[in-house]
Amino acid sequence: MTAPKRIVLSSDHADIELRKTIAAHVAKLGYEAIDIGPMTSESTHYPLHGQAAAQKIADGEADLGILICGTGQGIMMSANKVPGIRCGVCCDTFSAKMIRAHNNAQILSLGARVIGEGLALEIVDAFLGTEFEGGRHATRVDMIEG
Ligand SMILES: O=C(CO)[C@H](O)[C@H](O)[C@H](O)COP(=O)(O)O
Repeated sequence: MTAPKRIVLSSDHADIELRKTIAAHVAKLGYEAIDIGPMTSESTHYPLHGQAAAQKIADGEADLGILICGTGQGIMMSANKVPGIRCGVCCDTFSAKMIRAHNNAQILSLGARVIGEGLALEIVDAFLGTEFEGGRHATRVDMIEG
């Protein structure tokens, strides 16, 4: 399997600058960053952005995604409403590796009001640098969808 190349990014108003920093970071790593905004910090509604990004993956327009809201939680819940999407909030690099290796999550969600930029970038690297292990984990991931 070739490595995923297209990363869709979105957020709410909690921290669009962190999203732009991560978009530039993944582009530097050789991924295609698909930043679907929002482009201003005006107050908005995280479900709109979580679901829009998740839909890009469901539609085959992106391979992986990175979402940001204040805690990472609301936008994660919204993304997970899109059938077939698995999104997890991570505040540490171990979890970021595991949601790829064991859960085959397509989307990483970050809490901009919980972690700083340095840790956020390390978590992104851990997520993007890990492949799904398959095997017994594939059986369990299939059971999520029912
Ligand atoms: O964390 C969030 C949802 O889980 C959002 O990003 C918001 O930060 C949170 O809901 C607070 O909203 P506010 O309008 O910025 O006060």
